[in-house]
Amino acid sequence: MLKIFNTLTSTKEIFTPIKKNRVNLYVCGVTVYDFCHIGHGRTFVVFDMIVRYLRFSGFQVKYVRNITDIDDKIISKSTKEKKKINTFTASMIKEMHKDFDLLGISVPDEEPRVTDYIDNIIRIITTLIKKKHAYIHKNGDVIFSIDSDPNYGTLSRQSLTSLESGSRIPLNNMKKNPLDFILWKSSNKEEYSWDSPWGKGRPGWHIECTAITNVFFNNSIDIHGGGSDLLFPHHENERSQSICFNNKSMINFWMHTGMVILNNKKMSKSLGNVYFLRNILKDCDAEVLRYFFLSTHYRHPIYYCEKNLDQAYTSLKYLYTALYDTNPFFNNEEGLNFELEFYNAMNDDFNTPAVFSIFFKIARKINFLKNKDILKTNKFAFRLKYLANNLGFLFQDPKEFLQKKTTLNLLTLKEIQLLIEKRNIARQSKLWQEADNIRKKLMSLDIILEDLPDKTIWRKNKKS
Ligand SMILES: Nc1ncnc2c1ncn2[C@@H]1O[C@H](COP(=O)(O)OP(=O)(O)OP(=O)(O)O)[C@@H](O)[C@H]1O
Ligand SMILES: [Zn+2]
Repeated sequence: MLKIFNTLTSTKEIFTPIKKNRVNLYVCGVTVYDFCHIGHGRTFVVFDMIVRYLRFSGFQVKYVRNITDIDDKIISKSTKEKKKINTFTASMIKEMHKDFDLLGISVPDEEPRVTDYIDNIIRIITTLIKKKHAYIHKNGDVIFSIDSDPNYGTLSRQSLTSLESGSRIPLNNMKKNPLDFILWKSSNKEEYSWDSPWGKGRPGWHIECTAITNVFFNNSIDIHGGGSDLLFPHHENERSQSICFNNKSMINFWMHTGMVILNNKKMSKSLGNVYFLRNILKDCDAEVLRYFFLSTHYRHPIYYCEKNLDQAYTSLKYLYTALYDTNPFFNNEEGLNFELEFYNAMNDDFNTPAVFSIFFKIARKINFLKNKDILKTNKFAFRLKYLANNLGFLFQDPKEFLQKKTTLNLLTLKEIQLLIEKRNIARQSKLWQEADNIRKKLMSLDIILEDLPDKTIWRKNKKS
């Protein structure tokens, strides 16, 4: 039985979908004004893992992740780069797809761009005004009135009085309550404004998710996700708008991922403390980064540093080394207890760190059986691969994985092969000293040799 931590109730609840076997999942996507950083990688790898597991468990999942392609930062960046907004956002979206592909993040079923849903946004704002949940300022801005919603604040459990008194938003005559937020921002710029009953303008940030979830899910959502940075005000505001518009809330579970932290701060584009995915992936295997993300429970923050990435590499290396020289053999006999443990861990709010320790147990079993019972070894190898594949791991050829974490160039690879051949000849001729010297030379190059009954294999000693 799957249990998910629901931010709305602050408890792990049994997950029951609204419609049998179907899951409507919505996740707030990227504001596309720069390349994607590790923080995005973490959040979207987590939801990719969740989608994979839900599908693996037999649910039909409809996964929608929006793209914010209009906002102040997009406008200022595209102006700086002297590019039309559409051209600029299209190129950023292309780059985002490239980065996410590399990380093995599967494509969502729908990826709506906000600017394609302006009509829907206008319709919702019109209704909110009619229902007196929003008011129009004389400059053409439309503003949501949080006091019109008695439930406002219940998702993020904010004490509104303390927020109001601590709010740095200046109390001017524009907003009735300093926490009221913009639904429609008046603007005359031709390129990024649309006609509306309140004059030319563009949508505020929060209203986009209300509009898009109404279009794709008709306000019936099993899981709504995003990073924990979005809980307040974005998700609070979105939820309030949706309830006021639809008269009820049909968002059952709210899930929030922990932040990737760098120098004690959330990694974010606007703070500028980012490591772009593309730069990290130049030196680091994408599967290692994926492993790093999921080796901490998704609700906890993660601290990015090279050491933690090294740790992820060492762990994956252990799993691939176990699979090395095996022939995974389909079966329904060996390792079923581990499979059960896997389901228990995943059903416990997607506990991937516990899952990784189960993978380790299977790998240890494989290592123990190697050279003793080939068939059993291969059956356990199947179990490990089968379970790991379902979360997007262990798809690579073990030999390739173990050899490619190297900065060696092709010439050196040839040299290694040559030295191994020379050493084998020396061993066959019982020239032990010479064979040992070659092994030492390779060790100085960080190359570890392993003599199997019929061949010698090599791998890099540590991540380079
Ligand atoms: N450091 C982070 N760790 C985990 N998830 C993050 C991080 N930064 C952003 N996200 C998540 O990625 C998604 C897209 O975020 P967004 O495009 O707003 O990124 P951002 O870097 O925070 O940008 P900005 O600084 O302009 O707010 C959201 O679901 C958000 O919660
Ligand atoms: Zn959103």
